[in-house]
Amino acid sequence: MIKLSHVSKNFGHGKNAVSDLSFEVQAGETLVLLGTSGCGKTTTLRMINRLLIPDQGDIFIGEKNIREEVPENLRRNIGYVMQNTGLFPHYTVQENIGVVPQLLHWNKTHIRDRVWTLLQKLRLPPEQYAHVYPQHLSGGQQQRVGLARALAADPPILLMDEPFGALDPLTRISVRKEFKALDELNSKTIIIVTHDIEEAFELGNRICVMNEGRIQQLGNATELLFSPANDFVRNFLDKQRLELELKSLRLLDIWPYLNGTGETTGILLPGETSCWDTLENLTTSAATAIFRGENKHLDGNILMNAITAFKKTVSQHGHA
Ligand SMILES: Nc1ncnc2c1ncn2[C@@H]1O[C@H](COP(=O)(O)OP(=O)(O)OP(=O)(O)O)[C@@H](O)[C@H]1O
Repeated sequence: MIKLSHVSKNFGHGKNAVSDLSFEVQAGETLVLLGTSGCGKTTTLRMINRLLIPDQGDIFIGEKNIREEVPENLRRNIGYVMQNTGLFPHYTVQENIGVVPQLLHWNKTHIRDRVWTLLQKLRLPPEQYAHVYPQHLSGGQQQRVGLARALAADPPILLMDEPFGALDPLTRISVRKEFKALDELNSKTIIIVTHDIEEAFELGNRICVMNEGRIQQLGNATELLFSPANDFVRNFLDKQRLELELKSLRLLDIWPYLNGTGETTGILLPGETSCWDTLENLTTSAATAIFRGENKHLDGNILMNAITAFKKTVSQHGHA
């Protein structure tokens, strides 16, 4: 568990970079810090790693206040993925990934085994890539090596600063997909910094929207979309709103508003299916929603009407 309590940081030129930040990230949870450039995301991440010390407030990892922790011990439990990978150009891929295990005095065989395992998991065949230098890798491959390096000593906490920021949009989507499927991340506590809204919604269990060093809202996707705390959050999400809503709402969320008859036609879509995937299916086939033993026939109109009715109810009565 990571806990920030009333944390502020000022770099000595007027405004605070971060003001009165309080939040908790539960063990095994992925929290995304989302906001425009300069809103204090990186400063927050660097304070958790003690690369920066807050002027006010406290940060706890588990029960321990990190002010009382030796930075080297603290960082042993934290993997840090930097925006521009931060790979050492004069080290091979294997040497880059082995940096922390080396500091921890693992023996050579242990380091090599771990590096090779990670390269395999990240789809970089070790025979081909272990002895290559970073400049001979593509951006996506360098990013994977950066991730492997952060994961090398299997830290319980992972901090990631714009991990996919330097990648072109297509590579970004595919590296993100691989990242999500990585078994090494199961049960890790992760904080990801991004300015990419779609990325935040795809990766975060919860999202912390920041502006000018302050938290505007911290919540899950549906809370941010359907119960925005203020105009900033509403406006920030507006450009991608329809797509985000369709991706975050599941059939079971709008179940009471689906007016389809009980007949079963076409493919069966379970209640957990997102409205986005449902629409995609409906373009090629008839479909029936199934949830808790009940069937409802679906078409585009039934779906969109149900979403509209759901939104109307939430705007009148708040999010359940
Ligand atoms: N070492 C520093 N010295 C002085 N000012 C700094 C320093 N680091 C950050 N700042 C300032 O603090 C504010 C927050 O910066 P920060 O890098 O945390 O924002 P960010 O949300 O991560 O933005 P970006 O996505 O552009 O990195 C900015 O105004 C920035 O100029």
